Amino acid sequence: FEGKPKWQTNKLTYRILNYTPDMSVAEVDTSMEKALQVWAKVTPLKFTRIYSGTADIMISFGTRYHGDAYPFDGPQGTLAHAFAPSLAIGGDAHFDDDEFFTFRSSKGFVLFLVAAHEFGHSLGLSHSNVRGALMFPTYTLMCNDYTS
Ligand SMILES: COc1ccc(S(=O)(=O)[C@H](CC(=O)O)C(F)F)cc1
Ligand SMILES: [Zn+2]
Ligand SMILES: [Zn+2]
Repeated sequence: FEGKPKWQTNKLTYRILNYTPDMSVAEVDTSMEKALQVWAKVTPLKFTRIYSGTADIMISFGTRYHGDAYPFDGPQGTLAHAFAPSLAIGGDAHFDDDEFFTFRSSKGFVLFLVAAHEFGHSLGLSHSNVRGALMFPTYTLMCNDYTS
């Protein structure tokens, strides 16, 4: 990813700080793992989950003001945001819990897809103008078959 901030190592850690009530803990864990595997398959990166301390990618669910300068906007609109690689908040991914996240049903937003997109940002990627691409800026126009 030329020119963009990049992680200095290939071994990244991630930590899931809290969970959305929309899905089971196992479904959230699986969604995040699969979303990270999408990137692990196309980069030399390895992701290791940790359960305490500060990870490179801190994953959390929140609504409205949730501790950073980018408050969420309630249902619809922004689904999540993530920060490009840098120290502290860099790499972190926040999910708007005013949205309904789902494991695989077409109702709500498939957490795996949103997470895979956000982790793309966490790795320093910006948007793609290729319709259907994972990094396409809107959820609806991104095709949903990234479970390959
Ligand atoms: C394909 O996955 C996503 C598309 C669009 C979004 S978003 O509508 O939350 C987007 C945030 C983003 O591009 O990560 C918007 F600017 F808020 C999140 C995930
Ligand atoms: Zn945030
Ligand atoms: Zn995006």
